[in-house]
Amino acid sequence: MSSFASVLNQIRTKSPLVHNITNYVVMNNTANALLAVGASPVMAHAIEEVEDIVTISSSLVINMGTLSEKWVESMLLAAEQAKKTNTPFVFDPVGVGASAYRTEVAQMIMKAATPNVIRGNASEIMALAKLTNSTKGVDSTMDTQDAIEGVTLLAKKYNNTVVISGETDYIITRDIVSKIENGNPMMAKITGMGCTATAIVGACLGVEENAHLAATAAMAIMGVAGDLANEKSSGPGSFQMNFIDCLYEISPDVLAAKVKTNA
Ligand SMILES: Nc1ncnc2c1ncn2[C@@H]1O[C@H](COP(=O)(O)OP(=O)(O)OP(=O)(O)O)[C@@H](O)[C@H]1O
Ligand SMILES: Cc1ncsc1CCO
Ligand SMILES: [Mg+2]
Repeated sequence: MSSFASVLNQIRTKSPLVHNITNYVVMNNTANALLAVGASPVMAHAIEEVEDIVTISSSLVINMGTLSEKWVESMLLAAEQAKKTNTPFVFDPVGVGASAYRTEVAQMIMKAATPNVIRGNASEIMALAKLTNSTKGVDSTMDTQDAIEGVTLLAKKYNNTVVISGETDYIITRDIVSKIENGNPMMAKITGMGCTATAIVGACLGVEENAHLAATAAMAIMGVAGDLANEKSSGPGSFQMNFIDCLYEISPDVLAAKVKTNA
């Protein structure tokens, strides 16, 4: 079995508990996507319980889409607990660079615990790499290719894996640059596909210790499910529904056969 297929197979057999502290916009979609792919989602952000939930989870997802002071406290506590319990942690720096607050919070979170994986669009990842201030809102305004050089430095600085999503997804660890070329523009017409990608990275990290492989498998699952959903859909509404069905239906063999990658 190919390595991506094996990661998907393990999600289905182990059903990892994925702890999400995510935004109000995507909470429901993200939980449904995780269930569809075979993982077990839990959305928990109360300061009173985040440490307990991290402790029983296979992975932690922190997404800073809709920040507020209390949630930031919970995010920091959760990240610190993940470090203590060695729980793999993926960070989605939504809109970082768009406001001073987002930039400050992203830095605080990454200081509390180094994320095993950071996933964002090119503008966000570039903002994080402090190479640009071009992030506007939460959508990508920069060509992905421009970001790769700075991102290699970012991944080396944190000694982790950084994913730039877009038309081509780039998964970068040290000097390894893996690419996933599946997916389609419809995926950017639905809110939260990036957040879903990050949550699927969380599911993969819950069953696969190699963060580069986990992140690459996650982007492959997203891209192939996106291709299959696009064939059945006539617009963003039906795409959103079909995407969940395709995450549920995709088999490890179909994933291995349809993925377009250099990995
Ligand atoms: N033009 C495209 N072609 C192929 N795949 C795409 C395209 N645009 C986005 N995707 C896919 O959509 C998913 C989300 O990536 P995107 O870069 O749009 O995230 P994002 O900007 O963080 O989204 P959001 O903030 O709305 O959640 C990824 O799996 C990516 O591969
Ligand atoms: C639209 C939007 N605004 C804050 S979070 C979010 C979901 C996509 O990141
Ligand atoms: Mg995003």
